[in-house]
Amino acid sequence: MLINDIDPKDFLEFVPEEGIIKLKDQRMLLFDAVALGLLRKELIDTFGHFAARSILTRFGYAHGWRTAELLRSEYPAIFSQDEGGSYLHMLFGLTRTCEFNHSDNLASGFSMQVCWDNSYEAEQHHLLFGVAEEPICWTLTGFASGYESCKQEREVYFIEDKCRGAGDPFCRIVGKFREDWGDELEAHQPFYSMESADTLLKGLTQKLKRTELDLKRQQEQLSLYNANLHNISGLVTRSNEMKRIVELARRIAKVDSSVVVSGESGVGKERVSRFIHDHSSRASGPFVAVNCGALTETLLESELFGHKKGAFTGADRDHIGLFEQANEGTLFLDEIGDISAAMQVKLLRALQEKEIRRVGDSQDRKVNVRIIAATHRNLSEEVKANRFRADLYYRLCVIELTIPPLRDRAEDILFIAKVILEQVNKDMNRNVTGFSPKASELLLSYGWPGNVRELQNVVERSVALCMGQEIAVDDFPETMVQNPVLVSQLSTPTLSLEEMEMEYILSVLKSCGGSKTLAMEKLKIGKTTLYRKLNDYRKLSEGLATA
Ligand SMILES: Nc1ncnc2c1ncn2[C@@H]1O[C@H](COP(=O)(O)OP(=O)(O)OP(=O)(O)O)[C@@H](O)[C@H]1O
Repeated sequence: MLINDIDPKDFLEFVPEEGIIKLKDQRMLLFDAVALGLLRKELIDTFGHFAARSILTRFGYAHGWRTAELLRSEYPAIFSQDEGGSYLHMLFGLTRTCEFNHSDNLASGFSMQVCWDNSYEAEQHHLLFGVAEEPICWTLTGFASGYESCKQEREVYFIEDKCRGAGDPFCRIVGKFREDWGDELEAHQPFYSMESADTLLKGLTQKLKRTELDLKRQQEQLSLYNANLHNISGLVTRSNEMKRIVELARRIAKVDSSVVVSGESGVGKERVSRFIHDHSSRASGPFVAVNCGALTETLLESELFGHKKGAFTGADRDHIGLFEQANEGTLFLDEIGDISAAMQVKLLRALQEKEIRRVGDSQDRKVNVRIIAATHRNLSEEVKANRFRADLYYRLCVIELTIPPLRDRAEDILFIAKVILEQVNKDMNRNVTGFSPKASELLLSYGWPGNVRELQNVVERSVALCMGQEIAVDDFPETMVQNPVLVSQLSTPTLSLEEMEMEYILSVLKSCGGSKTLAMEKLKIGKTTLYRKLNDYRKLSEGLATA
């Protein structure tokens, strides 16, 4: 059967009593050409030329593709003929094909040239906008590309090079395989793949974030070279221990493995984890943190994996869990050592399968998330005591980072305190210049069980209470002064002899109410020795004043 022998009435079935027109099983619609022209105008006026062209091109592409699929299954005889698509164009009243050329041989490759003399699009565009500057049969060209791509089972693109809408006597499209087009296609292809406004915006935001991060890194590098400052992405440090951790974190950021960050509460585990995220290839993705220890098992499950509407009483809408929210980014699981045995199994499954299932759902969803877990516990001890699953431990603990407590980083104490002070000064609009020598001594001798978080609170409170230029011991919380948890009470036996001596001297001085004469007597050392040793401490605070 040849195309020309076909009676169009055999194709379309009008069923007005049901309110439908059918082409086999596909529902078709009859549209007024002017209404479609007005839709085009709305699209151009609302979204601009580029977006409108993309929408109409892809609309045409989908129409062409579906038409080809229908022909393939229902009318294979027509489908096999070159002019099948053109015939459908005419049948649908979209345009009339006045010339058709097709070559499909090895020498010239696949190429198709079709001319139209009655394009509804050219007519409408002309009516609503006047003569266009370039070809504008976007839907029809998209249709041809979709139809031929489906038929050839390869990407075929048509480009319109003459158009009645642009003042030419007829419209002409030329079609080739993508790889045969060369550079010419570059200007046209984006209209076939333009992302939705949402995706476009998301992409732009990510690019912007990446640029910001690059800039931040460059600034960090510059500040390290220029001023020897030790504030990297908000991680203030001067001690060698922490500088080593930061270097390690930088290297960890380059790989995508799971990490366990351990250390006492308030020591900076989350801060370091964020640093890893910010310096990783996921930096432009989200960093999502959750404190696993603060939630009940049921709540944690629904927080992590999400839930379906109606999954339990009170679940009145679908809830996207943190795994999904952290997609393409990092999920920070704080206090991982506190999760229940049942939760450990569920988490292990999510990590192994890289997919999650919302509570009450039957569908698994793929997630691409890097896990950084933190704990104040010794996880390997927890494994030995059978409180933490060994398989989950090994899955999480590909890399382990242990952050030392603040009392073991004496060099950091005054330095961080000074940086916090500057910040608090700004926040409270104050101009407190520093810490008195006695206050500095106490900051150094205190054991900081709450680590940096406690130091932050103490400095903030002291600035609020401080009456003079400098923070004095009296500005510190009473418990810290009356009942100090001394470094010597908290330190591990791995302290060096020098550090032990330093702590001892400071604690004796403290017990003598700051009197150096009494301390000299108690310590049985001379004035020069005591002053020299205390000087070693002071160097830090003096260094801070010039930092
Ligand atoms: N090196 C540092 N420089 C600047 N601020 C820091 C540093 N370390 C920690 N902080 C600050 O101290 C506070 C506590 O840090 P963080 O929350 O990272 O500790 P954590 O170990 O995760 O605590 P927790 O175990 O209680 O969750 C935060 O406000 C953080 O910004």
